[in-house]
Amino acid sequence: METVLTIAGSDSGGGAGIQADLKTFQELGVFGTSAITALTAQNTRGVHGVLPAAPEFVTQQIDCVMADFPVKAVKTGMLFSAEIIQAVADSLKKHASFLVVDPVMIAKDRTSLLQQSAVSALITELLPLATLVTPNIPEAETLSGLVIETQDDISAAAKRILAAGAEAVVIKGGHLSDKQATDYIFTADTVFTVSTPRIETRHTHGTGCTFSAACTAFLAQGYHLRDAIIEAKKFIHLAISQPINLGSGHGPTNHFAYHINKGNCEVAINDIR
Ligand SMILES: Nc1ncnc2c1ncn2[C@@H]1O[C@H](COP(=O)(O)OP(=O)(O)OP(=O)(O)O)[C@@H](O)[C@H]1O
Ligand SMILES: Cc1ncc(CO)c(N)n1
Repeated sequence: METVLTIAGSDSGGGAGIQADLKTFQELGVFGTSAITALTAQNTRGVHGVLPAAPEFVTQQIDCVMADFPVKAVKTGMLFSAEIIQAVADSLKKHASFLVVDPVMIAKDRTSLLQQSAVSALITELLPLATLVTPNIPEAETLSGLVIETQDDISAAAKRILAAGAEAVVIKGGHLSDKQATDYIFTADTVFTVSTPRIETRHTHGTGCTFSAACTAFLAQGYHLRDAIIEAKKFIHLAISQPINLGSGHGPTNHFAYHINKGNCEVAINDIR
């Protein structure tokens, strides 16, 4: 069994963060380990408190896991501060594993999960180490410094993110209002999109965490990047389409759905380059 590591914040509500990552890893048959960057007091209605960990303690967690497990792939989520990002980058530089960076910035209730002063550290310290970066539209705007309104803007933003050193970027279309939920994937020499029908639902808490955790699990199991992204898209589509009816706010997705449906889900793929 392959080992993966998530470096992220804890969501007491269980739908996002470390909890979403570990549930996704378990469902996809990889052994999940974790380094917790911050505790959040959180439910489906919002984030009520944030308690960051000391950067040295984040380092200690990562180094302990790395010293004892052959970690194939690492995922980062909520990193909160420039100091924690620096600690994570310093530890990860010592290890050759796939790295999926989910550049978590704000929660659905708009609580900040990344300090404004940490954005440049994310770009200069972590993106150069990334196999894949998975921003939503507002995160892609912050990382690229561009306003995104058109498909050309998405391409221009992706170019800037790749120029920062990431091998590949998925700009997720969850925040757009098309009939399809379309994600745009860019590498140095390819561009393609993956789409599934957009579902009208309030159950979208932790969609980004779950999608990037699924990408991480598939990469660890030897899937090529393209196939890892397509399978992760199936995982998140099924998780959103068959929600567990819990919480009165943005409810959690269903991490069991992919397994129960044996990954049965149509993803439309459009090769652009
Ligand atoms: N209503 C929806 N129906 C179908 N797919 C969706 C829907 N909303 C999001 N998705 C898909 O879920 C994945 C995550 O995208 P999204 O843009 O929601 O991430 P996010 O904003 O980072 O999530 P979060 O910050 O809440 O964890 C993408 O593949 C996106 O296309
Ligand atoms: C801990 C944590 N990480 C990420 C997100 C974004 O979904 C969240 N709401 N909480």
